[in-house]
Amino acid sequence: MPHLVGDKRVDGKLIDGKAMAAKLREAIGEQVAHLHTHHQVTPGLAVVLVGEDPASQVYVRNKARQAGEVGMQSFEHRLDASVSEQALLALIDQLNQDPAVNGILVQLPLPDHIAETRIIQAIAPAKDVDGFHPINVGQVAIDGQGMTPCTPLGCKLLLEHQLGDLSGQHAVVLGRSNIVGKPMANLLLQANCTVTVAHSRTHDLPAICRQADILVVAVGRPGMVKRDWIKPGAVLIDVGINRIEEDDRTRLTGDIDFQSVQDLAGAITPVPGGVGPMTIACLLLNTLQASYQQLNLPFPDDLAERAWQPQAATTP
Ligand SMILES: Nc1nc(=O)c2c([nH]1)NC[C@@H]1CN(c3ccc(C(=O)N[C@@H](CCC(=O)O)C(=O)O)cc3)C=[N+]21
Ligand SMILES: [Mg+2]
Repeated sequence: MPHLVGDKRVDGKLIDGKAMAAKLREAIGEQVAHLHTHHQVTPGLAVVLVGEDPASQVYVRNKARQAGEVGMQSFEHRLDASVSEQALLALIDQLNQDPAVNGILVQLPLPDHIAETRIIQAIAPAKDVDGFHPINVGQVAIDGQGMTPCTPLGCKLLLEHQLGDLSGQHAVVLGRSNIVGKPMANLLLQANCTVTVAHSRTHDLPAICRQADILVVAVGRPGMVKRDWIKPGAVLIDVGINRIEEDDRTRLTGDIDFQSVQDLAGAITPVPGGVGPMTIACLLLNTLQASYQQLNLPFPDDLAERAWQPQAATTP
């Protein structure tokens, strides 16, 4: 039953990332059609996969399929795990120069003999739809204007949809990776939150998390966040996607102990069906934005917001 604790609603509302991602892809698809009709351009996304990791193969396939569904062209490059760093750099150089390619994503992690930082730095910043290049990391930190990493961007959009203005909220980010934790903290700071970044060396994690109006968890530890870590009414974003082998099948579970906390939360993302689908939708959003910017066209920044308004999004 929904009730109030102080002025906070405590009703464990589910944040339906899957449905929101579908709406966002629909709005992206309209914008892709607009580019095609008025500028004779089809946005292109190149996805590079090195090696045979089964989970990575699933993600790469999903990315390519969803790019196709919104009318983008997708280019898949699968390389053997033994490929040399030099050969991978040569492919990236070719993609950088290819005018049909507006966005480039190199699936991480890469095999140990390849230096990830060197590969990321080789991607043209304007095509870096992951937002991992130092130029984009710096630009996001300075004014939020760089290409923004897909998972933190998806989390921010979910939070703003749930809460509206985030100003003054205490956001605790659990995890400090370059892919999620650090860029998430920067985005929340940009949105005028008070931000605490906590991690594996933090003293008394439960006490820190209990201060959070917004809690974003990205640590990769199934069920780590428990009921007594939660301030009643807090909005909980679970970035963890952990594969648990159970009764001969694989179950996906998050970093938050969903069952134990749900009724205490103001709202919470499920796993699966929360952050994951939004990550891929934001990859398509970044690819669209990269295409606009490469054409020197103004990008409609309120695309996501409009996608979730009751009436269908309209193409300008
Ligand atoms: N350069 C790079 N960029 C990435 O964005 C990137 C990467 N490397 N390496 C791997 C991680 C992982 N990742 C996910 C994307 C979508 C889901 C997703 O859609 N998850 C579904 C479930 C999918 C399933 O069934 O496995 C869900 O949560 O509902 C999950 C994980 C992007 N990654
Ligand atoms: Mg950590």
